[in-house]
Amino acid sequence: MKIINVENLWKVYNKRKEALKGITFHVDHGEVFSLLGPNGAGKTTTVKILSCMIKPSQGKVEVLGFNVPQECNKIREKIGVVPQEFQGFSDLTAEENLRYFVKLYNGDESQVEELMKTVDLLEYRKTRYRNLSGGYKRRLAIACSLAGDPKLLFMDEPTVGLDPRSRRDLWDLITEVKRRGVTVLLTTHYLDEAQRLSDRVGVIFDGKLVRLSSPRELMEEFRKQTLEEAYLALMELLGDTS
Ligand SMILES: Nc1ncnc2c1ncn2[C@@H]1O[C@H](COP(=O)(O)OP(=O)(O)OP(=O)(O)O)[C@@H](O)[C@H]1O
Repeated sequence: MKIINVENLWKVYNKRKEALKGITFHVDHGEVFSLLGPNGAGKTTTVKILSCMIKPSQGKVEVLGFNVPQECNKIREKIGVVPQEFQGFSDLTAEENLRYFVKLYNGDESQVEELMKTVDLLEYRKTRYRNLSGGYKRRLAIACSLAGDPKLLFMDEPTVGLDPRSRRDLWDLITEVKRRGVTVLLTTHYLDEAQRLSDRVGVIFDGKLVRLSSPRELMEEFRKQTLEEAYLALMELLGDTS
């Protein structure tokens, strides 16, 4: 089943800036799908449209079988978003922050405990948000995004600024989320992360989707051992020197 279906999507900001120039792709149920591409390529714009934060200029966009933007109310109930700039309430504890989100989605109290367990935060449940480490703040953001049992999770550069150990712990957590049947759409600049986690990747360059394949296929195309090397070879082919 297609969880996301995008056909010929355009986004023009302020009637001038063409951020997306007709992209087409879909994401299947249960996939981890990563959007890759250099700064300014159009990844965040795509995610913002799919998560109903901004409207498409042209093209067909369906999320969980509903139309964007006409049926965004239904979509918002069923998706979770982990923004890069997640801000918890600094004086509330980890648990209190999570309870706030669970209540927002009319979930029952048992979900608080269960989600704390899922993201391995039980030990820090009584710690105030402002005293949590970066890695644990990110875990809390993921727990909050899972309130309401979303079918689809958007994660914008989930491991930025984290130390190597915390990054790997978050990879395990993302794998666990996938195991529970949640479809995940990631944006990331970390190619090792994309290689490890993604079933498929879409590479956006200058508002166009230039590759859509599994990490393995992209590595084979450029005869490289890692996705990072394959990606860099692709950028070179496209004339990107940044
Ligand atoms: N609100 C806006 N108004 C005008 N132009 C915008 C707006 N938001 C984004 N853009 C432009 O659209 C293009 C795509 O931006 P977008 O943020 O989607 O890229 P990105 O691939 O997510 O980049 P990054 O990796 O740096 O986050 C860029 O040229 C950006 O400057």
